[in-house]
Amino acid sequence: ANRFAKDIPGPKSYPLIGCAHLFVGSEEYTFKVVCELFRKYTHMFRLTLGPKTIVCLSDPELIQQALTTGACQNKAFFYRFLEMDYGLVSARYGDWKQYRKMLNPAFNQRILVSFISIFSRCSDTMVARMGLEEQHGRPFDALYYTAQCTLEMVCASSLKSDITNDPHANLVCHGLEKIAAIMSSRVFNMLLYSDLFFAMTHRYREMQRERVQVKAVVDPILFKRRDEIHQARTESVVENQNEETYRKPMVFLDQLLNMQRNGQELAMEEIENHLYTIIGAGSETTANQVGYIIWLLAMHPEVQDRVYKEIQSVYGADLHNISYEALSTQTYLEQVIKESMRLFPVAPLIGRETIEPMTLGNMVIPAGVTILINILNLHRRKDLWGDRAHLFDPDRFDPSTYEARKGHPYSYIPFGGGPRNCIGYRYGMLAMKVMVTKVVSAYQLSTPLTLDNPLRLSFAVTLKLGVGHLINIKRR
Ligand code: HEM
Repeated sequence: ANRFAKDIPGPKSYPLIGCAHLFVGSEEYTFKVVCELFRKYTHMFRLTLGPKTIVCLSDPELIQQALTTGACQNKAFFYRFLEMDYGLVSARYGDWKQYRKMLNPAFNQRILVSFISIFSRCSDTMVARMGLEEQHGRPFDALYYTAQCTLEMVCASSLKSDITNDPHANLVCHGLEKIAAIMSSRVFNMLLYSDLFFAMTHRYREMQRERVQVKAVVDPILFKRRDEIHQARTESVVENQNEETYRKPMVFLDQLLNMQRNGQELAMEEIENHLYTIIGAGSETTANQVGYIIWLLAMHPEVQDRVYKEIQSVYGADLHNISYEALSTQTYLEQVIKESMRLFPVAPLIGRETIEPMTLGNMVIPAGVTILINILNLHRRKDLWGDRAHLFDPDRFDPSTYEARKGHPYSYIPFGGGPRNCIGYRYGMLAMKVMVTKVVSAYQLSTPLTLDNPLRLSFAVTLKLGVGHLINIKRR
């Protein structure tokens, strides 16, 4: 079945192990090797890792074909390592279609706009917490603060639960990060593809420990809300049949608890999978992306000044009136966010699996083949982004010139593409805008780092920065 792969170029492959010998080393090292391969083969290349044949795509046209073709909408084998089989991110295509349709309403415009006050409140808390760092005067990792903030946002918006003062919230942040790192360490290590083998490692035991910590915080919220909904249902059966109540948009957890399939509620395991998927996908990504944005602003004072001036012109001295309309006028901030997502896309590697044979370029790819896309590499290609592709330049996204210069639509995909793109991208954009606005209006940012430093990037579901998102702050 893998004979097709002989026609695709790629690094030397040995019997049984394939190219596994290339990926022996730390997480940073393996990610570096992956990125170098993507740079070397500009179109498409093949990797074999033990039993797996992986077709890697660098070309935006091929990427578009893979992400938009129905035959390629299963997720790659490594999403299984997340152990969230029913969640949107990893679910099999057939199940996913049903879930996505049921969950889409929880991300509609009306609901998102209603979250802005939550984003605002959580960001204020983050800014206040950061204040302590100013007194210490040392550079600190902004991610520590953004992670706590986005977790609070997701809990407040999707679970209707305030965890601001929960002393265990930090354990959840740490737990989610650790679980993602351990899961990712299996992707290029074929010895850990077998669940049986993995279960014998210390990483597995560590992952289980972290899971227990996370569940200890989230499960009580879930069970409490489930009981409340059941209670409300028995008390107002008549009211529930009322058309108006039925149509009212519901937050994510309520949507889940009210979902029906063939007249039955979802199983508790499904609900838990969806919930943990949203918490993970919603908080880790946004936290890391904002970590990159404020670190890049700290590195580029002239850009930071422009963002600050825009904030002043939109809000004056009163940052309490953050609204959807006001956020929409912060167009320079939007350029900054887009450029940060180009240079440091927090979901750098995504994968699919062919469900049936499909044509990719001039090849026919059989069913069951893994497709790997490296968004980080795509976003930094000189042929797509110019010779200065490695530099931070928000003017690239200036709306007055962008349309004219815009290249292939799939040369920029920070939120993925096709039917399985990010369900939370508008949520994420709004949350990021509010967070950055609050931080920049309170503090002047600087950093001891430059983009020329060895940044030690690695893949842990999200794109990790080994040196940390180090910043110094000074109150304005
Ligand atoms: C900066 C913020 C974010 C970035 C860069 C981002 C990026 C992505 C990307 C690239 C994918 C596609 C993954 C794939 O193809 O395998 C994705 C999927 C997803 N994201 Fe996001 N995301 C962000 C924020 C969020 C937020 C805030 C939520 C929820 C509140 C969310 C929930 C999801 C879910 C559920 C999926 C799976 C969708 C599906 O398969 O139907 N994301 N995200």
